[in-house]
Amino acid sequence: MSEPAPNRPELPPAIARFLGDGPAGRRGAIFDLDGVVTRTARVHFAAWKRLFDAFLAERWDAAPFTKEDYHRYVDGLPRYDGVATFLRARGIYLPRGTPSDPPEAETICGLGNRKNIHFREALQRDGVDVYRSTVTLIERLHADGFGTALVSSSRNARAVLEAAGLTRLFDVILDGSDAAAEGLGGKPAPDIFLAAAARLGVEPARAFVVEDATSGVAAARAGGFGLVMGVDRAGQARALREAGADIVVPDLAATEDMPRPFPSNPDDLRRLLAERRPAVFLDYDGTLTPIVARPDLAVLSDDMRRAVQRLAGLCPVAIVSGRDRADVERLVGLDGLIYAGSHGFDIAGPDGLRIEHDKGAAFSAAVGRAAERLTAGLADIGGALVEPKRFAVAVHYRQVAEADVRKVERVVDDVIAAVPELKKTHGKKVFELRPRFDWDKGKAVLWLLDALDLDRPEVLPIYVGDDETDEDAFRALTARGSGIVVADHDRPSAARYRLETVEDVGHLLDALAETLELRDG
Ligand SMILES: O=P(O)(O)OC[C@H]1O[C@H](O[C@H]2O[C@H](CO)[C@@H](O)[C@H](O)[C@H]2O)[C@H](O)[C@@H](O)[C@@H]1O
Repeated sequence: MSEPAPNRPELPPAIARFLGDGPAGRRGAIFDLDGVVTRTARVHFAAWKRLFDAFLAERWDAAPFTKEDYHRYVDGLPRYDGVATFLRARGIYLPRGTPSDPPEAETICGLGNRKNIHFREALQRDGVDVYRSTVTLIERLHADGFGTALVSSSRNARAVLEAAGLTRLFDVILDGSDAAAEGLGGKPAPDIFLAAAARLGVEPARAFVVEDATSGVAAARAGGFGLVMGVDRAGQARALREAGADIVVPDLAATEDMPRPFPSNPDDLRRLLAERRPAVFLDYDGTLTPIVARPDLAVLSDDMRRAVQRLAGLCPVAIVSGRDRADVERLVGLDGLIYAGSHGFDIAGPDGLRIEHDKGAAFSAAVGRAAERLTAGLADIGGALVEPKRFAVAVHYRQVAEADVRKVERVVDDVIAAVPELKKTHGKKVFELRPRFDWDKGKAVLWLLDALDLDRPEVLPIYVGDDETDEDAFRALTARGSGIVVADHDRPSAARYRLETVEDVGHLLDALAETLELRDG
């Protein structure tokens, strides 16, 4: 019997896609150090703050150095450039001096050397923390034979790697001292990344770069690398994207990326649909209507109804909701659409399309029992709302006082314990008790693609949704379609794209319709 294969950590989707695309051959993986591999960003910040706060207070009586200053003026730059850039931003100009200046010297280099003493002291005192997820990823890439490089503007990079025991993981290491010795321009110039790719023996287009600083992202972009990945450790996803990151992730362990804005300008849409027809799947609450205080208040606007109707005349459109099918059908009020209610347990559409999951009925008694128990158990908790549905029960706590939400959840947990046929899931201020059975919006969408003969290369499935249950659909379509999450802030999701508001969804539907109308003449 052969040995079981060791558990290989999964690759973040963007990296898996990049490595999977294009011809086989040597690929390169280039990592920045501080903030990507090691948690030294905060050690650096502390050292900079100690330096600048003392300097500014002594001589200039200026406001202290902040995290924002760090990210804006210092992070990712070679040390002396960091000193100069920050001081210039405060209107302070010092002579450059030379790297051999003593730490007391009032020169750019003197201050930089003083910061380095603070940094080394902290390193010795506190040691180095690593980002386990990054190290696991590099270990896997290294073991799989990818060329791995570490690129850092810091002259301390080797000391940091040694302290963390990571030197062995990199085929190439290029740090601030190498850059100075070889006359390479500092980030945002691409020089140091290009030098690393050359040493790995790979074309920049066949290598990916992981960076957490905007200057580093800009450098990799300028170098023409095949994939530039920003790691957002400091709430600066937008800035990283603007600097040129193809994708921004919260962490390299994340199996989900931060979706990028949906490219809804006409040219982008034309390109997206150049050789394909869309099949559009739309969630209801939070996607077609804004989230409101109670489910009965979530009424579809006339504009949105018109947009859905127009699109449905041009391509297949399905509404996929957690609500009962009859409920969502009544709310949307349009013929000619496909309606999938109860998270896909109950589907109906034109031309006699019909599936009520055969396992669903077996759970109706359990759902009824749970609804009764919940209604009784929650009667005394102000604002709690039980919404019984055919294949699930929703317990809304949007109007429950913060202090009572735990009580609501306890009642839900007790009911789940008493009715084990059901499982608890979570949505926007709602607990749902759903059949303990492996069926969800993702499986329903795949079923629909098959049933409608849409599982074909010339069809582009587009799914738009906002909530936890929509993530199943995003995941189901990862390889063959476009997931679009509706969220007003950056958040990890299995969707590839993000739209900020329900209004944007309406614009998207109109833009899709317009593109199809123009194309089809
Ligand atoms: O899949 P969906 O169509 O998005 O349905 C998900 C749940 O939506 C509804 O609840 C949510 O919307 C309400 C109205 O805006 C809001 O008050 C509530 O807090 C949200 O959770 C619906 O009532 C549920 O049955 C659906 O499962």
